Parts: sequence; C-alpha cells; structure tokens
Amino acid sequence: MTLRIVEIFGPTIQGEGVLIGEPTVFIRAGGCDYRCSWCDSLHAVDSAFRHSWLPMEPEAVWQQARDLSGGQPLTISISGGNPAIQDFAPVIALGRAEGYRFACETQGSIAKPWFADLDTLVLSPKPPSSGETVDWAAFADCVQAGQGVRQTVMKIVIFDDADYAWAKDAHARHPDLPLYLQPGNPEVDPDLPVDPQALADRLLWLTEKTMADAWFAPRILPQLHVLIWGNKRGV
Ligand SMILES: C[S@@+](CC[C@H](N)C(=O)[O-])C[C@H]1O[C@@H](n2cnc3c(N)ncnc32)[C@H](O)[C@@H]1O
Ligand SMILES: Nc1nc2[nH]cc(C(=O)O)c2c(=O)[nH]1
Ligand code: SF4
Ligand SMILES: [Mg+2]
Repeated sequence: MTLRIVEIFGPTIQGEGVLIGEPTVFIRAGGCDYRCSWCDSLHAVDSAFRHSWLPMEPEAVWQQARDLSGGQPLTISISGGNPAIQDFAPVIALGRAEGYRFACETQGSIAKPWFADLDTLVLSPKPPSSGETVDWAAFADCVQAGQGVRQTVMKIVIFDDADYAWAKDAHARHPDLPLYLQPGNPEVDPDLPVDPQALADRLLWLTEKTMADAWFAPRILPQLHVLIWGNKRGV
C-alpha cells in the first residue's frame, strides 16, 4: 500500500512532550482531517502542497529512515498531518524487526489498529483556539487502540485562558494519561523568524498560571526545536 510522504528527516531531537530531547528520525505523512488555525505544519496539511508529497512504498520509507539513522536503532517519530489517515503498520513492522522503536503524533480523531504496535502514542486533542472540535468518542477509541503500548500520553497546546480551562476538562476525561502542556507558537511562517523572548513570555505565562492555580497534573514544556531552529522545516 503506497504512502503519501511529505518528508523524512533527521537525525534530530524530539522537540516536544514526553520524549523531548531524545534523538529521533521523523517521518511526516501528508494529509489531515483537521485545519487548525495555528498549524505549524501546513505543508503537510494544505492540499496546495499536495504536489510536493511523494507516493512511497513502505520499504522505501523504511530504507530512508534507516539510512538517516545510520542503521543505529533509535526512536522513529511518525507525524504529519494526521498519520492515522494512512497505514503505517508495514513500516513499523520493518523497523521493529531491526530493533527500532516507534512514536506517533496524532490528534486522536482516527483510531488505527497499528497504534498497538507503537512504543509511544502521543494524542494531542485540539483546544478552542484551534477552531476544531474534539470528538471525544473517537478520542477514546484511539486510547483503546493504543492499549498495550508502552506509553500513551496527552499533549495539549495552550494559547489562551480558554485553552487552559479546556485542558483541565480534557485531563478530567482521561486522568490516567500523563499530560503535557506546551505554549502555542503564534508565528509559524517558515520564512519568518520566531521571537525567542515572545516564546519565553508565553511559557512564563503558562507556567505561572498553572502554578498559581495549584494544578500539578501536567508537565509544562517549550517546543525545544523551535527554540533552537525557529520555524525551519526538516529539523
Ligand atoms: C503538526 S502536529 C502533527 C500531528 C497531529 N496532526 C497532531 O496535531 O497531533 C504535531 C504537534 O504540533 C503541535 N502544534 C501544531 N502547531 C503548533 C503551534 N503553532 N504551536 C505549538 N504547537 C503546535 C500539535 O498540537 C501537535 O501536538
Ligand atoms: N524536532 C522536532 N520535534 C518535533 N516534535 C513534534 C514535531 C512535529 O511536527 O510533529 C516535531 C518536529 O517537526 N521536529
Ligand atoms: S491536527 Fe495537527 S497537522 Fe492537522 S491541522 Fe492540526 S496541528 Fe496541523
Ligand atoms: Mg512540528
């Protein structure tokens, strides 16, 4: 089954959430069922970029990811777009046979049986500022599909007070999922520089708000790759 692939890149470090700082190779899948207002990966979402997505067989995808890792088994991160639109089971099977680990980033709108083959499932339900509405039944199906995975976590992007309040509700729905919060990056144009002080200010705001609220469930993290490389693609 041919896959639609935007880019395969690395090695780099995982910039977000539970695996932050871990060396990894990314496979970015093309196409998404959402259109988040602040999406930082529009080149994997907007059909205007479709012409740049490559149809690839699982063997070719695996070969490229493996070559980038220098044949050293590490964690392969599958992201997108929403990778759950497609079937990554064959790629995961090829990598696992060689001792690689797999993580997947998805919003939790579509459940796939291959979630069970992952080591880390990152579910990132979208808060009000995204303009999307979460189907919590579909999200629960994703959690269910990931039963048996070493770790399933929830990661929520926070832009404002409404997102923060929403995150508390999301956590209450799935209190057993370790929770990660990251401040939203409002400047996602790959051709424009990010303002590191503005990002730090957002992290400060989110951290102080959460501590003042004595909400100790989440871990709060920046997007490390954005601090290092800005909005550059392929890192
Ligand atoms: C580009 S998405 C791809 C995977 C999947 N579609 C999802 O949203 O989980 C990867 C991660 O980046 C986060 N993200 C996207 N745009 C962002 C922004 N402007 N600021 C902070 N995080 C962002 C998403 O919430 C998600 O956790
Ligand atoms: N270094 C790095 N870390 C990331 N964590 C999540 C990413 C994504 O776009 O899914 C991402 C990415 O694109 N690069
Ligand atoms: S779900 Fe993820 S890839 Fe899709 S539009 Fe939202 S942030 Fe972008
Ligand atoms: Mg990203």
